[in-house]
Amino acid sequence: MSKIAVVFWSGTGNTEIMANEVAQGIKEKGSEVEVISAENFSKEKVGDFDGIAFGCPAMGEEVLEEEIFEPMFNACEPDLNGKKIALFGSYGWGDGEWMQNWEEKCKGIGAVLTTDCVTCMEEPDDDAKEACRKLGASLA
Ligand SMILES: Cc1cc2nc3c(=O)[nH]c(=O)nc-3n(C[C@H](O)[C@H](O)[C@H](O)COP(=O)(O)O)c2cc1C
Repeated sequence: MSKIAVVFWSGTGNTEIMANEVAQGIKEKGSEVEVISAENFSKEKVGDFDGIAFGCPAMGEEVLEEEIFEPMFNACEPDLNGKKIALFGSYGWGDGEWMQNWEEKCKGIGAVLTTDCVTCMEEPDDDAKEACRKLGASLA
């Protein structure tokens, strides 16, 4: 049975709702899942999982959250070469530039994206929740 992590940062809970839906999609496929907040994840844990869903909202000016999530993610990068990952996150008023840049970066480091990223404006609606469950299923 594969073991998947859902690693997320969320300031006001929207990306956290997405993370829980991603986890649901993984569970429904019969894989083991651990939902881990970004401050509790580190590069040493990457090898414990067969795949990782990373979630982070658009922050700053179209960037990842810079105090906790981005340093954690940057540290993990060398270990993500060849790793199955998928990306998700909520945004507010932008055009999704943060996610485009993040996806490009992940391709550049050799990560294997199992599906297109999932983004939603503010709180996820039913369609976005379903997309999150599918994203989870793609990793399971
Ligand atoms: C400090 C700050 C910076 C933000 N910067 C952006 C941004 O550059 N582009 C954007 O689309 N939304 C931006 N937002 C909106 C958040 O991405 C949006 O509210 C999102 O739903 C927050 O997700 P969360 O509830 O998981 O924290 C920003 C919000 C905050 C608080």
